[in-house]
Amino acid sequence: MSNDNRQEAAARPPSGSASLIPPPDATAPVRHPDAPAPGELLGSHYEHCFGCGGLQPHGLHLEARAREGVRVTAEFTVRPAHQGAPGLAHGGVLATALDETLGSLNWLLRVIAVTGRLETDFVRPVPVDSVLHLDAEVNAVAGRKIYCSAVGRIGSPEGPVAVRASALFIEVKVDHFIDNGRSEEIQAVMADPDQVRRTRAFEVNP
Ligand SMILES: CCCCCCCC(=O)SCCNC(=O)CCNC(=O)[C@H](O)C(C)(C)COP(=O)(O)OP(=O)(O)OC[C@H]1O[C@@H](n2cnc3c(N)ncnc32)[C@H](O)[C@@H]1OP(=O)(O)O
Repeated sequence: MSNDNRQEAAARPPSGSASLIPPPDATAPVRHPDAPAPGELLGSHYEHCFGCGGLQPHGLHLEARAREGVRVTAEFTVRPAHQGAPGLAHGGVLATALDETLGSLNWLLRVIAVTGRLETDFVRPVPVDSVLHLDAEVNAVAGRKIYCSAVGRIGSPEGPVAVRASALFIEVKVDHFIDNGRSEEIQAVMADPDQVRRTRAFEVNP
């Protein structure tokens, strides 16, 4: 793609499907009064999470920071383990970075939610060693449905747009994890004496 075409693609709004358009009765998202202050790091919700966990050697080690409103920013450094084509980030890994950043928004709402739908636009290739600067916000809420979007830029928060996503998260009860997760990991989390770590593993309001 030429530079001109890339700029045009970056300026285009994401081509979301109908199910990602909030219904007319959707409301603006409400930041929880106990949400971390703007500028504060959210920290990993679960040390084994592929997106943000410190115990995943090839994970993304994504660090998200609260911003004003229901918005977060995050940084992800593309490592050789994240390649698809030689020297370039794998598209699925980039989608994971978007998913993780979008998922961390729910911590500001203090709602437990999982990704129901994630649509991604890949606008330009992302080389290994690049830092992807992600910026995500909740756009609207309708019942259990949380509509959000994100953009990822290369090199700096003002850098060229590389990826964009629109997503629908669905609020769930903690039972979603307890009933469906492998019992080994669920039991290990439940046995953790650290109450904050135990609750954050499922992003439950401690
Ligand atoms: C702890 C935080 C971790 C963060 C990690 C990053 C985020 C993640 O990657 S989460 C992991 C990936 N996601 C998953 O595993 C989810 C798997 N899917 C499911 O468990 C279920 O399909 C689930 C919970 C999303 C929805 O099921 P259920 O609770 O029965 O709700 P359901 O009644 O089907 O749907 C509720 C509403 O959402 C809508 N909806 C559900 N899925 C979709 C979808 N894929 N697309 C569009 N709309 C959808 C339904 O149409 C329905 O709308 P309405 O209320 O208007 O009729």
